[in-house]
Amino acid sequence: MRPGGFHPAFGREPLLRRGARAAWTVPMSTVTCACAAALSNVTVIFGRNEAAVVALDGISREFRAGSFTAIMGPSGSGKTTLLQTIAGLISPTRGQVHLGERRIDDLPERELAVLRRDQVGFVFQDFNLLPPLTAAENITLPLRLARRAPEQEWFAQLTRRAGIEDRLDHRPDQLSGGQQQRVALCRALLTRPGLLCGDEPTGNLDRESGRQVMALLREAVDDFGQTLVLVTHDPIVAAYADEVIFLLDGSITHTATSPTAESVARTMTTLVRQR
Ligand SMILES: Nc1ncnc2c1ncn2[C@@H]1O[C@H](COP(=O)(O)OP(=O)(O)OP(=O)(O)O)[C@@H](O)[C@H]1O
Repeated sequence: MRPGGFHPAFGREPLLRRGARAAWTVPMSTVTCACAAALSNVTVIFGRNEAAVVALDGISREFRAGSFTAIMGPSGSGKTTLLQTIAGLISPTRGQVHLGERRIDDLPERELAVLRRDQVGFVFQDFNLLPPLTAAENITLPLRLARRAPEQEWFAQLTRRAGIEDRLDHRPDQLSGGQQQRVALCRALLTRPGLLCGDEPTGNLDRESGRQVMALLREAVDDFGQTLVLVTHDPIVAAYADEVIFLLDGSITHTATSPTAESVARTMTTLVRQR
């Protein structure tokens, strides 16, 4: 069992069928792998001339379908830039980005926006729920904006597993922080995204609420084959991942498979000392 185990409210029923999503084969310039996303020699530079900041410095990385990767590193090391580049929110200065089978670094913004809407889910620190809408309306909003009907069975399974099935008529200000984040997670998963991106999704939660959210995210990966890439500062959160990549000054300096909170904390201490 992964650290923290599963939230009792999620029950034992396998909501998210293992292997339900077929792995995508991403043709890279030199490698072929079953990837949900891939970066090839990606550099991101913000600003120009003496104000230029190299946020990512020639990163190559594949994010295998059905895997959970945590991104860690000191403040300013490029974590959010990396996540947003994979998600197609930032266009690299150099290099190639693939999302599923599509190369996206050279796509026009309009096409990219549609691809993001259809293939990428997001969970943020601040939940980003719309205050006037109920939980159910928030969860189905992206699909309704895309003029797609929510799958009722999938909706029911997700909200039951997230333990919010009796809160669907509540507005965000009538929900706890943990419940709001689980609503946001159902919203992200309802579209069955090829890639789910999390930017500090437990950053605003107490320890127990954070554990529940992480258990649900881990379950989505294990039972449904969801691909998850998550930025965190918290070694306990990173320990839920299959692999942790550590950034320093825009480069990947370490990776760790089967991480523990202790091993992640040790590597972070080493990185901070290297600065
Ligand atoms: N829009 C921008 N314009 C200019 N510089 C930027 C921009 N976004 C990020 N940067 C710079 O790029 C570098 C990487 O930033 P990024 O936000 O990716 O780091 P981070 O590791 O996520 O940091 P934190 O942990 O503090 O959130 C930093 O030096 C930051 O100041």
